[in-house]
Amino acid sequence: MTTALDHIIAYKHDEVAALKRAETLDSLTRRAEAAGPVRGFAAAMDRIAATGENALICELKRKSPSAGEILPGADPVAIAGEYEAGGAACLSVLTDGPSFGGSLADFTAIRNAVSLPMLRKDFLVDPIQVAEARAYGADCILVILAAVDDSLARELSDCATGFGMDVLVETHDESELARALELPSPLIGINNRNLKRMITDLATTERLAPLVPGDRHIIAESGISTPEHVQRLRNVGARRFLIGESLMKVNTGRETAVTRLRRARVD
Ligand SMILES: O=C(O)c1ccccc1NCC(=O)[C@H](O)[C@H](O)COP(=O)(O)O
Repeated sequence: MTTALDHIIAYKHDEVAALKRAETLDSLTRRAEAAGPVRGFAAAMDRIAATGENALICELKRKSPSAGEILPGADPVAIAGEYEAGGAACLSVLTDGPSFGGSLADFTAIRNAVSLPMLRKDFLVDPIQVAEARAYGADCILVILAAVDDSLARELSDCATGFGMDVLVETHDESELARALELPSPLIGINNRNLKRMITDLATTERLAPLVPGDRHIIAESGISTPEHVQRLRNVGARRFLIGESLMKVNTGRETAVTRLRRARVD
């Protein structure tokens, strides 16, 4: 069975081939090294988590394979401003075009408008995409273990940390979690979205969270929309949350919605 992820990874290799025809790794590395200082993605979450509140990575995505069009005609810069005003720790900006409607142009426009640290959310299959991410000012990249083998995961991770970026390592099950713990990043994403069945289930984080050692940080990802969801995941130790679709779909009061999720707590 071909999943949405399989489809995305297939065209990412085509995108990388096109990028390599247009740019060399050396030239992108020079641009990456000349980009401004990183904004400190993990550190921004640590500061909020230390207060007892929830560190939110609020996501900008126009559409997705599971949801289709999320907010037609969305103004991602205005939404990013609302996320920042509501107290988000960081932003995640989809830069994949075909499946998520994103772009590096969106990324740049948002980066110029807000001061939050930013994750370039894309499907990375080659270090040249990491250099490209930093050249556009990214502070963090995503390494999706369902999409790469251990050797490529290590290469992407080393390349990112070499540029001073943080690395969010994304897992979906026990075997990916075991692989994630072989990498140095403290940021362990647990994605509640089952990419085969295209459903989200917070029980994924509940099942995997106890397996994450105390020196790593759980980032609960996908399917989170209410303070009750956040409270449920706090019960298994999560203090960092990646939230996209539900916040994109808020019609009025997005800033307040972010603040409510940031403050949700049971303990
Ligand atoms: O969202 C999808 O349909 C999707 C399909 C294939 C690969 C990845 C996909 N989503 C990426 C994400 O992990 C989410 O954008 C992120 O965790 C936020 O999730 P949500 O709050 O449910 O929008």
